[in-house]
Amino acid sequence: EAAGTPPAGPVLQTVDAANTRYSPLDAITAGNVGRLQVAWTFSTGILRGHEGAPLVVGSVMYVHTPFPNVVTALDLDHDGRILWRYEPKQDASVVAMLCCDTVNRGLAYADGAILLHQADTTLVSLDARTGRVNWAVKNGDPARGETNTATVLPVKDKILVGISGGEFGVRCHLTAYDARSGRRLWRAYSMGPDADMLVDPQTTTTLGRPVGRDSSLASWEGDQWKTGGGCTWGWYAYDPKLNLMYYGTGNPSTWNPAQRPGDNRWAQSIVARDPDTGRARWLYQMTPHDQWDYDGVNEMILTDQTVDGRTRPLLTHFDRNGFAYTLDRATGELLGAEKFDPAVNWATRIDLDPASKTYGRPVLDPRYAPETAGEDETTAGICPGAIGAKNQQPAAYSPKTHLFYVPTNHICMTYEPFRVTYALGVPYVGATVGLEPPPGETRTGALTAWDGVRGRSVWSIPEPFSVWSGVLATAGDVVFYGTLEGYLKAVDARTGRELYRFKTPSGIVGNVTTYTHGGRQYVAVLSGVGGWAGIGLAAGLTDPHDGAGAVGGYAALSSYTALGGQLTVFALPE
Ligand SMILES: O=C(O)c1cc(C(=O)O)c2c(n1)C(=O)C(=O)c1cc(C(=O)O)[nH]c1-2
Repeated sequence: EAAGTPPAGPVLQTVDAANTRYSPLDAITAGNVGRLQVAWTFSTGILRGHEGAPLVVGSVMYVHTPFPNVVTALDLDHDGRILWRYEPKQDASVVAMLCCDTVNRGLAYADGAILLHQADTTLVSLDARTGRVNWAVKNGDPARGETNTATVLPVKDKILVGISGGEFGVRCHLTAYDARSGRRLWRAYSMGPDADMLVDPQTTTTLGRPVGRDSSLASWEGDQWKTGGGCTWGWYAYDPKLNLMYYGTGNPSTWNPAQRPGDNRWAQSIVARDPDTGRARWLYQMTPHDQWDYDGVNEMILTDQTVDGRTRPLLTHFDRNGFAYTLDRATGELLGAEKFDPAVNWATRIDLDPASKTYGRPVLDPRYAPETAGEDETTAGICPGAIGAKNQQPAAYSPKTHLFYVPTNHICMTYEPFRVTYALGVPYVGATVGLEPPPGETRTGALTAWDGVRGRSVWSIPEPFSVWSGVLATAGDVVFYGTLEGYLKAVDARTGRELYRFKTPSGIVGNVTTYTHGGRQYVAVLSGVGGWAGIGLAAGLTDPHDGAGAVGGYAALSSYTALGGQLTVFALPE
């Protein structure tokens, strides 16, 4: 067993509960990162998409894998010797229920426990020292299409967890479990009656006004909300001062908009909740009546910045629909919404006039609304594609540069909605999608530095493929990210100039992380191509329309990389 002082608070995938993915470590700098070298490597023993990052707690590194979600504890004091390994017993039938590869976005640590949320929705608390199970609970039922890919958020004495299944008509929810016992404390659905949603008609607000009675029910036809989606598979944030936690909800089910008239609240929304009770403080729907599969689950980044001469508690969200939203996270007031990818065309703008009847809503371009053409008709040239102008891979924020570093997609689609019938545990998608670069272009990605207060891009690095890796910003003024071809790249936080690159054994869909051990700073990243963008390689698919269009959209990837499952750790020479 490796010793070490226990950390003061939880250790998270997003570095902090504000989701900044900013590390104060500064031994590796823009001046010396060019001399980075590979210090050591580790094979996870599993192929397919490796999302998330290893967690370092004291002198132990915890490495997770895609399904079957093996956890390995490595002793950094003894050259990475394996302290323990936890291998869950999961029914392999869950693999067919995962929409977008067998990914898992990693572990969390709190109060001596490692928290693993498995693909089959089993939430496990492991003793961090021994790997023994403290407790395990089931959050859902894979036979109903309920699965998990996300990490969890420990808040005080609770563990907050989400669920996937938007492609199976699951009515998704956020659930709080007691950190000590695993007992379920509260559950808040994304749609349905107020009581199920833990919404109060008077005190829960949207854009500064009470939501009113049954704000969700009124936005669905009949009982379609019962198979309504709104899954909660993204990253969660927590503000201890306001005692509010934040997350986004995914697409309404089915994708075919003709089958679900109405705004379909509160799918595609940002939600602020009191973690003690689960009660919703405010909600904001980005994409009412979704026609494009623009899940609203991307991370909420909490910063305090000066807007119009006043320091405000901000929430910044780079939505899949291509708009970067800035809200006051205390009140849910909408302060700005600007396109962060130049290709975005489904909406011309977001209505920011509080006096307007359509305040907060996107102004659609009917040419790129699949409903204009109707069922069984193809609409071409919609940007972004269903995969979004940014997907779940998290951005970073540096308080030194006041810039967000955003891993983006530059991609469009053809979309053909068709009628589907709901059946338990059977895909409920209802659209055929083709993904492709914007007209006349070949690249599908960029890393973009974004000034949130001014609502504009400062610089952008074009990438041949979507940047499907989480970004890390450090106090050394370095920004790290991975590419689908497999490069780990380091760039100057102020200029975007490339300072270092190294080609790892497989495409990177993991999130770059950094830690110190023995007084030395390390940078670590998982390789292993997969996720939605890499599903063709990961699952061996070849029909261009498979993987909801990703197989065709990313076909060229096979010329650059192959399946993998490896951790690469970098350091400066001693
Ligand atoms: O609605 C859902 O339940 C759901 C779940 C997931 C998931 O759990 O991975 C993804 C999506 N939707 C999705 O729309 C999507 O673009 C996506 C990308 C990925 C990935 O890991 O690359 N997962 C998911």
